[in-house]
Amino acid sequence: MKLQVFSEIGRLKTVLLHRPGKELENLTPDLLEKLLFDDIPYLKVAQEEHDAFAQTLRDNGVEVLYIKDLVIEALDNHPEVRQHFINQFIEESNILSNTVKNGIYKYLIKMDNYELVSTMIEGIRTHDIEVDTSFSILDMLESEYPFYADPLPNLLFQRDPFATIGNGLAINNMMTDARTRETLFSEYIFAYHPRFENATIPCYKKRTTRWKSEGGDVLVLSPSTLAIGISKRTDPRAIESLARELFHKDASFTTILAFNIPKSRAFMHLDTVFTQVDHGTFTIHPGIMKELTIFEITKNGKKDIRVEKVVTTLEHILEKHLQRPIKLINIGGNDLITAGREQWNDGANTLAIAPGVVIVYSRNHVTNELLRKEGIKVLEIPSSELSRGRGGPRCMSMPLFREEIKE
Ligand SMILES: NC(=[NH2+])NCCC[C@H](N)C(=O)O
Repeated sequence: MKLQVFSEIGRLKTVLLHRPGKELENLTPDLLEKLLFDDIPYLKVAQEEHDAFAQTLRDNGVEVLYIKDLVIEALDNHPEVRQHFINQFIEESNILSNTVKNGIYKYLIKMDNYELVSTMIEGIRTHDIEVDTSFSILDMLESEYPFYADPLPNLLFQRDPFATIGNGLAINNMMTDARTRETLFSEYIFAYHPRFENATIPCYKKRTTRWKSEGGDVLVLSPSTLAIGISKRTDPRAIESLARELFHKDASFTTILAFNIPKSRAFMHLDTVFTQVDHGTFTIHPGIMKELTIFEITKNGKKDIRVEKVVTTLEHILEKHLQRPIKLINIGGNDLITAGREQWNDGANTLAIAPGVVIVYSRNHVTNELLRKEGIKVLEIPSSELSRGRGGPRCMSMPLFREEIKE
């Protein structure tokens, strides 16, 4: 299949998710900060909530794909890449001891593809493998930590490892050690899954590209314009390098608006404070407005880019590029305490599945009511456990195909 995402709101046809699994049960209090979670979700309920999310999507005509299934099918389709895949995973798991690396290789190579991919996601506990570590201090130290390979609990947030942009793809070099291995899965599905391998999908960024970036910062505003957050997770140089690639490989895109947002845990990506819900209508966290600065990156001649600091308001710059009146809906209304609370639980992180139709977390009742008052159709999903990982419906999903917007 080809990829097609030229907007944030065009009717969603195919989306990529990850149903949370046992990796969440490998979270412990000591590891929460490192693994980017704020609490340990109750897995059974998290799965029920996630299934409700997937069902809401299906009920609205969206095809739901799961990254785990796709990786398994890609390996089934190309058994010759399996060995390399396992070695890459081990190399990137920050294991210093060669004895341990060899032990893990022997352990993984025996598994079938389902077991293999599940184990990679769930993590490898030190006790899972018999490794004789009595030969060196390094080997012994390695087994003091509870995992040889950390679990990947953030795979739940499929928005971040890569971004679908137009008919192409930008795979990220992710900011934290906790997440860098996730993009191996993205790379392998596009290279080896029967759905994609012959689709010649243009790739604007590889997982090895030098500068760090994450997909939660990328919003496709129109067939010509992207908004990208300069955030805790995305370096401005990554945005400039993407601009150079994109402007010259995809004739449609000519502008990137780089939104410089505060660098904090609560606002880790642009989509935690700003998402599009309808033609010209956006949610925004009022708490970022004071500090927000925007840079306009445009195509300059055949090879280069031009960068300018924007001196007008957010509304004006969006109006200029979207060619329509803009409405910004403050999440939590005008009350900063409500806004702070609902932003923390991803009240601004809406997933539009068609113009004016969004999926949101039920817990953000003030913002959800405000959206309804603005005429938006609001589909609520339960969120007691899923929200503990600090990501909402947009963070948990990667659109692969949206219908073009006809006006
Ligand atoms: N697109 C997003 N806002 N993703 C949220 C990701 C949350 C995840 N726990 C992390 O810190 O990476």
